[in-house]
Amino acid sequence: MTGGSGAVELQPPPPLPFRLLPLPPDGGTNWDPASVAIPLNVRLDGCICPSEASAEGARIAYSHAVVLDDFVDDSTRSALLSFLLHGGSGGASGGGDGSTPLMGNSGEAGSGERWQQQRADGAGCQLPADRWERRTTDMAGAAPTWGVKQHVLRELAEGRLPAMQEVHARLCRLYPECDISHLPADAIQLQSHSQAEAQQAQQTQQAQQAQQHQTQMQGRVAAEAAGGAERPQQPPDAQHPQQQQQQQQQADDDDAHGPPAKRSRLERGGGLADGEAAAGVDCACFVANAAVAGDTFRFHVDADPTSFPDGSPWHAAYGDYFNGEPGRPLLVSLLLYLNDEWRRDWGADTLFLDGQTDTGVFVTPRPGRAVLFDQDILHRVSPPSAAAGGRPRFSLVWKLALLPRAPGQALCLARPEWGPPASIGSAARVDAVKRQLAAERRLAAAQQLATTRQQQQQQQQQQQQQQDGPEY
Ligand SMILES: O=C(O)CCC(=O)C(=O)O
Ligand SMILES: [Fe+2]
Repeated sequence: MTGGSGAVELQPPPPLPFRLLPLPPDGGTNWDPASVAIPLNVRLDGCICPSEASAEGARIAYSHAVVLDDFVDDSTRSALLSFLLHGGSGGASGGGDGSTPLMGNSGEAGSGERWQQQRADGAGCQLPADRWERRTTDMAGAAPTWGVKQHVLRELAEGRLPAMQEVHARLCRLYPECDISHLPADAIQLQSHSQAEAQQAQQTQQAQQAQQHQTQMQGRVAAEAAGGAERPQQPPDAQHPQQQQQQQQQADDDDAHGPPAKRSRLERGGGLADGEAAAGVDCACFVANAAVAGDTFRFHVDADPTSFPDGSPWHAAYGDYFNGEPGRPLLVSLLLYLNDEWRRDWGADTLFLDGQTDTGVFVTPRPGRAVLFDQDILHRVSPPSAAAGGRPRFSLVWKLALLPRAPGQALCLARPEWGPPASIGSAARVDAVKRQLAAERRLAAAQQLATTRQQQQQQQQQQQQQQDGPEY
């Protein structure tokens, strides 16, 4: 159970090469987090899990999913889509509305009608071949679907796009109590001997950087307390040099030396049915999808810290822990729907599943809508319906780590100002057990009180009898 009073004070783990989200040059955004509408705020996957932060050695864990409407404005959304389709800054090139003349055997420009001309199996859907490939899968053996190429992902990760920086700034506004970094994918991989040696050699440097960072943080917290200062921008090249090199190498392998292995969305198949086993670790900190009618998608989790390899730097720093452990990075995904129009009957909802009860929730794409969810939650895209007429449903997913600033600091996607999240499936079941236990505790306490009072009364009576002396 979650220990309210007796939490154990933990030392911060050794630093990893976290790369904070690049922010706009002026450091901020005018966006007001209070302007966001929250049509869904739920928790699933309720369980009791081990916890070092709790005096009892265990806590109740949930996975959260939150929908934020109007999280991004239309120019940011269309700039992101335009970048995925055409490159550039995503701002001025236009046509980033999901109905640009990129597809179609007819080569006709025009309205969304041209999507109707595509075959419904996705294979006839032509996204720009220099940026998109049909090679993304939810797990080994699953049919490939559209995803952006490695060099596009790399550009995204560089964080120079103003639209990306705006999204980052909004996210930081939403969660001011923590730092937010890209998921350090390399740290989650098993390392070769030479990589491990190089990693070790850079530990000192990282420790120094972490120290600097902490000093900056303290300064910033003090400055914010004094006058609402913004976060300083993290320069894009603040990335770990080894990581840059590895990414470059990976890109070279991808772009110049033949096709890479299929890119999988799956990192761990926790709670999956038979035949839906995990398929290894996906190292991308972004995924961009274009789901088309006829695609198949499988339930997967984006990442789960209970399953990172024993020999990985992440495991060395944090060990096995359940996502949401106080004082540990909280792994979350940010999903943005990018189409300029998406009708309900076009399908392509995102589905979230409580694996213990086979119940869940769905989220219909809407322009400007974002979904934030804990990465260990089972979810999948559902394919667009035939009514979508071959239109691709675009989404961009950030794999993130929310970093606590203090030992034992608990982080949660569901903000207190949004009210308590609704519990679904096993989360509701755990809540019921919690209520039952609380009721039993209250009853036991009441009984104890009654017994104590009774004993006191008896004592008083005895004392009174002794004072009064024997009755003759
Ligand atoms: O686009 C969606 O609805 C979800 C995509 C997803 O799960 C992923 O890319 O990992
Ligand atoms: Fe996913």
